[in-house]
Amino acid sequence: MEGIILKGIGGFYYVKTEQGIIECKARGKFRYDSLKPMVGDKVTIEIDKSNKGYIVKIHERSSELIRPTVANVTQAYVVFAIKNPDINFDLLNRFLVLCEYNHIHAKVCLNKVDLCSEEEKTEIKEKINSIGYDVCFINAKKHIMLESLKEGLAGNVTVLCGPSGAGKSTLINALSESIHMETGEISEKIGRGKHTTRHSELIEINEGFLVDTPGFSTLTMDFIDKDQLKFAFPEFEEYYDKCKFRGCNHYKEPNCAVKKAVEEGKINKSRYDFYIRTFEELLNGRNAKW
Ligand SMILES: Nc1nc2c(ncn2[C@@H]2O[C@H](COP(=O)(O)OP(=O)(O)OP(=O)(O)O)[C@@H](O)[C@H]2O)c(=O)[nH]1
Ligand SMILES: [Zn+2]
Repeated sequence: MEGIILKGIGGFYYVKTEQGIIECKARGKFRYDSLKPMVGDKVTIEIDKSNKGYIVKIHERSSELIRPTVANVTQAYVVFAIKNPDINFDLLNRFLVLCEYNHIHAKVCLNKVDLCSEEEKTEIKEKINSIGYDVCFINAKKHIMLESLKEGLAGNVTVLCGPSGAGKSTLINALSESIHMETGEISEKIGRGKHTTRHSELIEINEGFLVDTPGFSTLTMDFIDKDQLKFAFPEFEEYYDKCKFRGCNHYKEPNCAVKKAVEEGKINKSRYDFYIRTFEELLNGRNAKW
């Protein structure tokens, strides 16, 4: 039987299958392959004669997040407050690059719309759309404007990420409360102490899964290979094969199609500047060789 791991506690994994949620142990052989089941894993399970479930196969992962440890995340809602704290575009770019690097599709969710004007909203939306990302506005605190977010959960495993104070916990609570209310359960999230260490879980909402803890708590990009960085900027993609040099990093190389596109205003200049700043940081880092 096939299923997806929703949570793991003390060596037991809770696998959602077509026959409901089944408590499973992992077969010992995974340890030899140094493979450990992760929340989000798609697995094959078997039920033995005494009705105990075992995970016998872990299917190949499309992505692996380390913090929180979740496999097969398909998209991230990158949550930023428009105000309080003010949106910081460098930080937003960092989150977007980390999502791309992890092969996770990102959508930008701008929270605290109650604190800003229509003009501010339009200006920020245009700026973010111009780099190729969808934007939605929400008010997590009042639980309003969450419809398009909820619709986007269908068919995905979604993680929320964003800086401190953006409203991620408020949003996770709002989203999970809405299902608890729909199902008549009492939300266990509300009473949860802030400092309790716990493992992440997938919450099933609207035919999709939401990771119940925010992702990417560290934003360091040191581990990114400088020659790979460019692939984390989707707006460069259509120019890849138009640069003179194969493997062009769009830096100091001559006849670079990306630099030309920046000059022509086809690529957002501040995004390109961010790319170059990050590229130079990686270039000057310990391991970088040019
Ligand atoms: N005005 C306004 N405030 C909000 C909204 N959503 C959340 N807040 C407030 O913003 C503050 C931060 O919200 P949190 O949900 O704790 O933010 P977080 O992203 O989880 O922050 P960390 O836990 O530090 O990572 C809280 O005081 C919330 O009440 C909103 O839509 N409008
Ligand atoms: Zn180039």
